[in-house]
Amino acid sequence: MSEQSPAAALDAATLDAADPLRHFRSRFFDPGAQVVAYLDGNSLGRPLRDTAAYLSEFVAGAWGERLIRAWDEQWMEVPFVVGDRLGQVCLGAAPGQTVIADSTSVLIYKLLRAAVAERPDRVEILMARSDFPTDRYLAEGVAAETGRTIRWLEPPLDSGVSVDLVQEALSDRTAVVLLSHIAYRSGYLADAAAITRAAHEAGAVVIWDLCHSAGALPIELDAWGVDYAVGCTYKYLNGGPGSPAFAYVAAAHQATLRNPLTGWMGAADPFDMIAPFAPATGMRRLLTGTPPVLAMQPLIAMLDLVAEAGMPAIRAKSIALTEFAIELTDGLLARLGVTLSSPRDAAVRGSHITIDHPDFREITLALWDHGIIPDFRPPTGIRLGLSPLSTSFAEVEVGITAIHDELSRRA
Ligand SMILES: Cc1ncc(COP(=O)(O)O)c(C=O)c1O
Ligand SMILES: Nc1c(O)cccc1C(=O)C[C@H](N)C(=O)O
Repeated sequence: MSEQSPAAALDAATLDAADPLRHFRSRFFDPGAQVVAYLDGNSLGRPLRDTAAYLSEFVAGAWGERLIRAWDEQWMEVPFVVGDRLGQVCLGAAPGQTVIADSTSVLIYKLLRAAVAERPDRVEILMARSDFPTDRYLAEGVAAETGRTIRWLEPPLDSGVSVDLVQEALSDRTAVVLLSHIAYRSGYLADAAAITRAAHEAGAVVIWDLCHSAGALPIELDAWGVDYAVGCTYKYLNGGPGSPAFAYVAAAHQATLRNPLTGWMGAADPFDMIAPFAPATGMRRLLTGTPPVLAMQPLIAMLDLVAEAGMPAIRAKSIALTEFAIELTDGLLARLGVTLSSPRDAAVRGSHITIDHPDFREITLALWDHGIIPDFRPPTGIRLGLSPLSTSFAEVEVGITAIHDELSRRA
């Protein structure tokens, strides 16, 4: 560190040495000197070291040798087999309720249309102004298509959607509540169980966006009574750029689920090809076109790693990493005008923090030039995404020290 600080009491080397998950870091691809500190695992997770071999086995084996026969032999089931595994390892979802498909954006559209259709007499979709843009844009589109309106919650920048905020806005007009479990900017962790309960008491259907929580902390969709959920697999699940998303539909909703994008892969018998469209039973009816089986392969290997580490240990490391980042921010950056825009209470915080300063747009570019990689989120935020299985405490220290040095140089 370039300067002594109160945070120096927590030494990165000591924390790394005591980290029970430290050996998992060697299971990830080593980018060499190109990357000094990777602090953006919540935008794009790192590849596993074995991913290249795994993909080449797939090319030589199932694809290369079995060719079209592999669809019948195994691929038709892959979205559901991998979905069930994800449900078991990360989501607290019993089998038969999770599928891997499409992108998060497309699945939000499908589930929002399906959920709105369940409440034909209700006119409002409840969501937060601070939600990720794709969620907002899609909800605005669905509202326009279906004659609904959006009721916007306005949580503070450094926080998120509390149970009270939701409860005040719920009414007999609310059709659907669509919220992020962890807010993409502040990292606020919503109380999904309590909000789901409150929404149900008001007669509304709930959809959770789990993009920033899947693989970062334990989730209990069945126990929380969630109706629908979606999320991506390229962040803490390290599925790779553009890896397909997942959707959860509670068993109770499946028989009546109406997929607005009816394609042949969601039909009862895709290879009938003559009968008019009739939806498949179960999660298959959420499919539209050919499942992206190739793009699911890295996720399969990562789920084994997550299962080996265990979600409780992953959450414990995540909390330790964000605590450390906040201590360093307080010790090194606060006096340079940096503010914390994330919760201080670990119980309501996910696996990233956002810090703000007017110079952060330019500083992020300078950091990237030096192999220190957080991301920038407007208007003035640097977001530090700390991926428990691949991020070290040393990386956090190097990153925050570099921000300190850049700010000091400019002061
Ligand atoms: C909360 C949230 N929802 C949705 C998305 C986007 O989903 P996709 O671009 O994979 O459709 C992201 C990140 O990109 C996100 O952070
Ligand atoms: N999906 C992304 C992409 O295709 C390019 C760059 C970043 C992303 C992200 O995932 C952004 C991320 N969801 C966020 O929370 O800001």
